[in-house]
Amino acid sequence: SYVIDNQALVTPVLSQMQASNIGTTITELSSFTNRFYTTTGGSDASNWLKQKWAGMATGRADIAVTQFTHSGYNQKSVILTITGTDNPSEVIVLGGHLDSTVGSGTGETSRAPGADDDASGIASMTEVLRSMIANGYKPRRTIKMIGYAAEEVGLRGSQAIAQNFKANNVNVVGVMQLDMTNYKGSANDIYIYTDYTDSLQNDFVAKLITTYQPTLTIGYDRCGYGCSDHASWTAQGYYASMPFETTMSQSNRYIHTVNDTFANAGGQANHSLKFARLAASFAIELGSDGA
Ligand SMILES: N[C@H](Cc1ccc(I)cc1)C(=O)NO
Ligand SMILES: [Zn+2]
Ligand SMILES: [Zn+2]
Repeated sequence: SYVIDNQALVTPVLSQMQASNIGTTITELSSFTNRFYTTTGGSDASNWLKQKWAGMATGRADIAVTQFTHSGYNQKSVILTITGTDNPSEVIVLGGHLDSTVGSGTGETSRAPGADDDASGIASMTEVLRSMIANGYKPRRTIKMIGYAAEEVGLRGSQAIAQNFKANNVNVVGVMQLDMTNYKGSANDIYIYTDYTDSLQNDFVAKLITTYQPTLTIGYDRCGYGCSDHASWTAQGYYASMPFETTMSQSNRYIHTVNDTFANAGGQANHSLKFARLAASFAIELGSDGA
Protein backbone atom coordinates (compact mmCIF):
# COMPACT_ATOMS: atom_id res chain seq x y z
CA SER A 1 0.00 0.00 0.00
CA TYR A 2 1.05 3.59 -0.37
CA VAL A 3 1.26 4.14 3.40
CA ILE A 4 4.68 5.43 4.43
CA ASP A 5 5.55 3.46 7.57
CA ASN A 6 9.06 2.05 7.19
CA GLN A 7 11.19 4.98 8.32
CA ALA A 8 13.35 2.66 10.48
CA LEU A 9 14.36 0.71 7.37
CA VAL A 10 14.56 3.60 4.89
CA THR A 11 16.46 6.26 6.84
CA PRO A 12 19.71 4.36 7.45
CA VAL A 13 19.90 3.30 3.79
CA LEU A 14 19.39 6.89 2.59
CA SER A 15 21.93 8.35 5.01
CA GLN A 16 24.67 6.00 3.80
CA MET A 17 24.24 6.93 0.13
CA GLN A 18 26.90 9.17 -1.37
CA ALA A 19 27.13 11.23 -4.57
CA SER A 20 30.81 10.31 -4.97
CA ASN A 21 29.95 6.64 -5.49
CA ILE A 22 27.38 7.57 -8.14
CA GLY A 23 29.99 9.73 -9.88
CA THR A 24 32.44 6.83 -9.97
CA THR A 25 29.93 4.57 -11.70
CA ILE A 26 28.95 7.31 -14.18
CA THR A 27 32.64 7.73 -15.04
CA GLU A 28 33.15 3.98 -15.47
CA LEU A 29 30.15 3.61 -17.77
CA SER A 30 31.07 6.72 -19.77
CA SER A 31 34.49 5.23 -20.48
CA PHE A 32 33.13 2.66 -22.94
CA THR A 33 33.56 4.12 -26.45
CA ASN A 34 29.80 3.78 -26.72
CA ARG A 35 27.11 1.53 -25.30
CA PHE A 36 25.02 1.32 -28.48
CA TYR A 37 22.78 -1.74 -28.76
CA THR A 38 24.58 -3.30 -31.72
CA THR A 39 28.24 -2.56 -30.98
CA THR A 40 31.00 -4.34 -29.08
CA GLY A 41 30.88 -1.53 -26.52
CA GLY A 42 27.19 -2.13 -26.06
CA SER A 43 27.74 -5.79 -25.26
CA ASP A 44 30.82 -5.11 -23.14
CA ALA A 45 28.93 -2.57 -21.02
CA SER A 46 26.15 -5.09 -20.39
CA ASN A 47 28.65 -7.76 -19.33
CA TRP A 48 30.51 -5.21 -17.18
CA LEU A 49 27.32 -4.24 -15.33
CA LYS A 50 26.42 -7.88 -14.72
CA GLN A 51 29.84 -8.50 -13.22
CA LYS A 52 29.73 -5.33 -11.15
CA TRP A 53 26.33 -6.09 -9.64
CA ALA A 54 27.20 -9.76 -9.11
CA GLY A 55 30.37 -8.77 -7.28
CA MET A 56 28.44 -6.42 -5.02
CA ALA A 57 25.99 -9.21 -4.20
CA THR A 58 28.68 -11.68 -3.09
CA GLY A 59 27.54 -13.39 0.09
CA ARG A 60 23.85 -12.60 -0.42
CA ALA A 61 22.11 -15.86 -1.32
CA ASP A 62 18.88 -13.90 -1.95
CA ILE A 63 20.43 -11.80 -4.74
CA ALA A 64 20.92 -13.13 -8.30
CA VAL A 65 22.06 -11.33 -11.46
CA THR A 66 21.04 -12.53 -14.92
CA GLN A 67 21.09 -11.24 -18.47
CA PHE A 68 18.01 -11.12 -20.66
CA THR A 69 18.82 -12.08 -24.25
CA HIS A 70 17.04 -10.04 -26.92
CA SER A 71 16.35 -11.13 -30.47
CA GLY A 72 17.81 -9.10 -33.30
CA TYR A 73 20.71 -7.46 -31.48
CA ASN A 74 23.58 -8.51 -29.21
CA GLN A 75 23.20 -6.14 -26.23
CA LYS A 76 21.57 -7.95 -23.31
CA SER A 77 19.54 -6.35 -20.54
CA VAL A 78 20.81 -6.97 -16.98
CA ILE A 79 18.36 -8.02 -14.26
CA LEU A 80 19.29 -8.12 -10.58
CA THR A 81 16.77 -9.86 -8.34
CA ILE A 82 16.56 -9.59 -4.55
CA THR A 83 14.09 -12.37 -3.68
CA GLY A 84 11.60 -11.35 -0.98
CA THR A 85 11.69 -13.10 2.37
CA ASP A 86 7.97 -13.88 2.86
CA ASN A 87 6.07 -12.23 0.01
CA PRO A 88 8.32 -12.94 -2.99
CA SER A 89 5.64 -13.14 -5.69
CA GLU A 90 4.98 -9.40 -5.47
CA VAL A 91 7.67 -7.50 -7.36
CA ILE A 92 9.00 -3.92 -7.37
CA VAL A 93 11.04 -2.81 -10.40
CA LEU A 94 13.67 -0.05 -10.55
CA GLY A 95 14.91 0.58 -14.08
CA GLY A 96 17.28 2.58 -16.24
CA HIS A 97 18.82 1.95 -19.62
CA LEU A 98 22.41 0.90 -20.18
CA ASP A 99 22.64 1.78 -23.88
CA SER A 100 23.93 5.11 -25.24
CA THR A 101 23.72 6.77 -28.64
CA VAL A 102 24.84 9.67 -30.80
CA GLY A 103 21.98 9.05 -33.23
CA SER A 104 21.03 6.54 -35.85
CA GLY A 105 24.50 6.54 -37.41
CA THR A 106 26.15 5.28 -34.23
CA GLY A 107 28.71 2.61 -35.08
CA GLU A 108 31.55 0.58 -33.59
CA THR A 109 33.91 3.55 -33.16
CA SER A 110 31.38 6.30 -32.42
CA ARG A 111 32.05 8.15 -29.16
CA ALA A 112 28.84 8.19 -27.10
CA PRO A 113 29.63 8.65 -23.38
CA GLY A 114 25.97 8.85 -22.34
CA ALA A 115 26.92 10.13 -18.88
CA ASP A 116 23.53 11.67 -18.15
CA ASP A 117 21.60 9.56 -20.64
CA ASP A 118 21.59 7.15 -18.92
CA ALA A 119 24.73 6.21 -17.00
CA SER A 120 23.30 8.49 -14.31
CA GLY A 121 20.25 6.26 -13.90
CA ILE A 122 22.26 3.04 -13.77
CA ALA A 123 24.67 4.64 -11.30
CA SER A 124 21.79 5.81 -9.12
CA MET A 125 20.41 2.26 -8.95
CA THR A 126 23.87 0.89 -8.21
CA GLU A 127 24.21 3.18 -5.19
CA VAL A 128 20.78 2.03 -3.95
CA LEU A 129 22.04 -1.56 -4.18
CA ARG A 130 25.31 -0.79 -2.42
CA SER A 131 23.60 0.93 0.52
CA MET A 132 20.89 -1.73 0.86
CA ILE A 133 23.63 -4.40 1.07
CA ALA A 134 25.77 -2.34 3.46
CA ASN A 135 22.74 -2.03 5.76
CA GLY A 136 21.83 -5.72 5.46
CA TYR A 137 18.40 -4.77 4.14
CA LYS A 138 16.26 -7.74 3.07
CA PRO A 139 12.88 -6.98 1.46
CA ARG A 140 9.70 -8.99 2.13
CA ARG A 141 8.64 -8.50 -1.50
CA THR A 142 11.01 -9.06 -4.42
CA ILE A 143 12.99 -6.08 -5.75
CA LYS A 144 14.35 -6.14 -9.29
CA MET A 145 16.86 -3.65 -10.71
CA ILE A 146 16.97 -3.67 -14.50
CA GLY A 147 19.53 -2.16 -16.89
CA TYR A 148 17.60 -2.13 -20.14
CA ALA A 149 19.23 -2.66 -23.51
CA ALA A 150 18.19 -0.75 -26.63
CA GLU A 151 16.12 2.03 -25.10
CA GLU A 152 17.40 4.59 -27.60
CA VAL A 153 16.02 2.69 -30.58
CA GLY A 154 12.42 2.57 -29.47
CA LEU A 155 12.33 1.27 -25.88
CA ARG A 156 13.01 -2.18 -27.34
CA GLY A 157 14.66 -3.84 -24.33
CA SER A 158 12.04 -2.75 -21.81
CA GLN A 159 9.23 -3.59 -24.22
CA ALA A 160 10.47 -7.17 -24.53
CA ILE A 161 10.90 -7.50 -20.77
CA ALA A 162 7.54 -5.92 -19.86
CA GLN A 163 5.79 -8.16 -22.43
CA ASN A 164 7.61 -11.20 -21.03
CA PHE A 165 6.61 -10.32 -17.46
CA LYS A 166 2.98 -9.85 -18.53
CA ALA A 167 2.96 -13.12 -20.45
CA ASN A 168 4.30 -14.86 -17.34
CA ASN A 169 1.80 -13.13 -15.07
CA VAL A 170 4.54 -11.58 -12.94
CA ASN A 171 2.83 -9.52 -10.24
CA VAL A 172 4.75 -6.26 -10.58
CA VAL A 173 3.24 -3.88 -8.02
CA GLY A 174 5.23 -0.80 -9.06
CA VAL A 175 7.90 0.43 -11.49
CA MET A 176 10.19 3.46 -11.25
CA GLN A 177 12.23 4.62 -14.26
CA LEU A 178 15.48 6.54 -13.80
CA ASP A 179 16.52 8.08 -17.11
CA MET A 180 18.65 11.25 -16.86
CA THR A 181 19.12 12.16 -13.20
CA ASN A 182 22.25 14.31 -13.02
CA TYR A 183 21.75 17.47 -15.10
CA LYS A 184 20.35 20.20 -12.85
CA GLY A 185 18.75 22.35 -15.54
CA SER A 186 15.58 23.63 -13.90
CA ALA A 187 14.40 25.42 -10.77
CA ASN A 188 12.91 22.43 -8.98
CA ASP A 189 14.78 19.33 -7.90
CA ILE A 190 12.57 16.46 -9.07
CA TYR A 191 9.99 16.61 -11.88
CA ILE A 192 7.31 13.95 -11.77
CA TYR A 193 6.15 13.18 -15.32
CA THR A 194 2.42 12.67 -15.59
CA ASP A 195 2.01 11.05 -19.01
CA TYR A 196 2.57 7.34 -19.62
CA THR A 197 2.68 6.94 -15.84
CA ASP A 198 0.21 6.09 -13.06
CA SER A 199 -1.27 9.07 -11.21
CA LEU A 200 -1.90 7.29 -7.89
CA GLN A 201 1.65 5.99 -7.81
CA ASN A 202 2.88 9.47 -8.77
CA ASP A 203 1.13 10.85 -5.67
CA PHE A 204 2.98 8.24 -3.60
CA VAL A 205 6.27 9.33 -5.21
CA ALA A 206 5.58 12.95 -4.25
CA LYS A 207 4.83 11.86 -0.66
CA LEU A 208 8.09 9.90 -0.54
CA ILE A 209 9.97 13.06 -1.50
CA THR A 210 8.24 15.28 1.08
CA THR A 211 8.68 12.61 3.77
CA TYR A 212 12.28 11.54 3.20
CA GLN A 213 13.80 14.53 1.38
CA PRO A 214 11.76 17.49 2.71
CA THR A 215 14.19 20.16 1.50
CA LEU A 216 13.67 19.14 -2.14
CA THR A 217 11.18 20.90 -4.41
CA ILE A 218 8.86 19.07 -6.78
CA GLY A 219 7.65 20.00 -10.27
CA TYR A 220 5.43 18.30 -12.81
CA ASP A 221 5.63 17.98 -16.58
CA ARG A 222 4.79 15.79 -19.55
CA CYS A 223 6.89 14.33 -22.36
CA GLY A 224 4.06 14.16 -24.88
CA TYR A 225 5.30 10.78 -26.12
CA GLY A 226 6.74 7.56 -24.73
CA CYS A 227 10.02 9.19 -23.77
CA SER A 228 11.57 6.35 -21.77
CA ASP A 229 11.14 2.78 -20.55
CA HIS A 230 8.31 3.56 -18.11
CA ALA A 231 6.07 3.68 -21.19
CA SER A 232 6.79 -0.01 -21.88
CA TRP A 233 5.46 -0.98 -18.44
CA THR A 234 2.40 1.28 -18.69
CA ALA A 235 1.62 -0.30 -22.07
CA GLN A 236 1.38 -3.67 -20.30
CA GLY A 237 -0.95 -2.32 -17.62
CA TYR A 238 1.64 -1.98 -14.85
CA TYR A 239 1.95 1.09 -12.60
CA ALA A 240 5.00 3.16 -13.60
CA SER A 241 6.50 6.48 -12.53
CA MET A 242 9.28 8.58 -14.02
CA PRO A 243 10.98 11.21 -11.83
CA PHE A 244 13.07 13.36 -14.18
CA GLU A 245 15.93 15.84 -13.78
CA THR A 246 14.39 18.91 -15.52
CA THR A 247 11.34 20.30 -17.25
CA MET A 248 10.87 19.18 -20.85
CA SER A 249 11.75 22.63 -22.21
CA GLN A 250 14.96 22.81 -20.19
CA SER A 251 16.12 19.23 -20.81
CA ASN A 252 19.80 18.44 -21.23
CA ARG A 253 20.86 19.46 -24.73
CA TYR A 254 24.12 17.52 -24.52
CA ILE A 255 22.37 14.14 -24.74
CA HIS A 256 22.93 11.99 -27.81
CA THR A 257 26.17 13.83 -28.48
CA VAL A 258 29.83 13.34 -27.63
CA ASN A 259 29.34 16.10 -25.06
CA ASP A 260 27.05 14.12 -22.75
CA THR A 261 29.85 13.84 -20.19
CA PHE A 262 30.08 13.79 -16.40
CA ALA A 263 32.07 17.05 -16.60
CA ASN A 264 29.24 18.75 -18.50
CA ALA A 265 26.90 17.92 -15.65
CA GLY A 266 29.27 19.64 -13.24
CA GLY A 267 31.65 16.76 -12.50
CA GLN A 268 29.62 15.75 -9.45
CA ALA A 269 26.49 13.63 -8.87
CA ASN A 270 24.63 15.69 -6.29
CA HIS A 271 21.51 15.82 -8.49
CA SER A 272 21.57 12.06 -9.08
CA LEU A 273 21.77 11.45 -5.33
CA LYS A 274 18.26 12.91 -4.94
CA PHE A 275 16.92 10.37 -7.45
CA ALA A 276 18.91 7.51 -5.94
CA ARG A 277 17.44 8.31 -2.52
CA LEU A 278 13.95 8.55 -4.01
CA ALA A 279 14.40 5.17 -5.71
CA ALA A 280 15.65 3.65 -2.46
CA SER A 281 12.68 4.99 -0.48
CA PHE A 282 10.30 3.75 -3.20
CA ALA A 283 11.82 0.24 -3.22
CA ILE A 284 12.04 -0.10 0.55
CA GLU A 285 8.59 1.31 1.39
CA LEU A 286 6.93 -0.93 -1.22
CA GLY A 287 9.37 -3.80 -0.67
CA SER A 288 8.72 -4.03 3.05
CA ASP A 289 5.01 -4.75 2.70
CA GLY A 290 3.90 -8.29 3.50
CA ALA A 291 1.19 -10.22 1.68
N1 LIG B 1 14.02 11.04 -25.46
C1 LIG B 1 14.67 10.69 -24.24
C2 LIG B 1 15.28 11.85 -23.53
C3 LIG B 1 14.32 12.73 -22.94
C4 LIG B 1 13.37 12.22 -22.07
C5 LIG B 1 12.49 13.09 -21.47
C6 LIG B 1 12.58 14.41 -21.77
I1 LIG B 1 11.30 15.69 -20.90
C7 LIG B 1 13.51 14.92 -22.65
C8 LIG B 1 14.39 14.05 -23.25
C9 LIG B 1 15.83 9.79 -24.48
O1 LIG B 1 16.65 10.01 -25.32
N2 LIG B 1 15.90 8.76 -23.64
O2 LIG B 1 16.98 7.95 -23.75
ZN1 LIG C 1 18.46 9.11 -24.93
ZN1 LIG D 1 17.59 7.89 -21.78
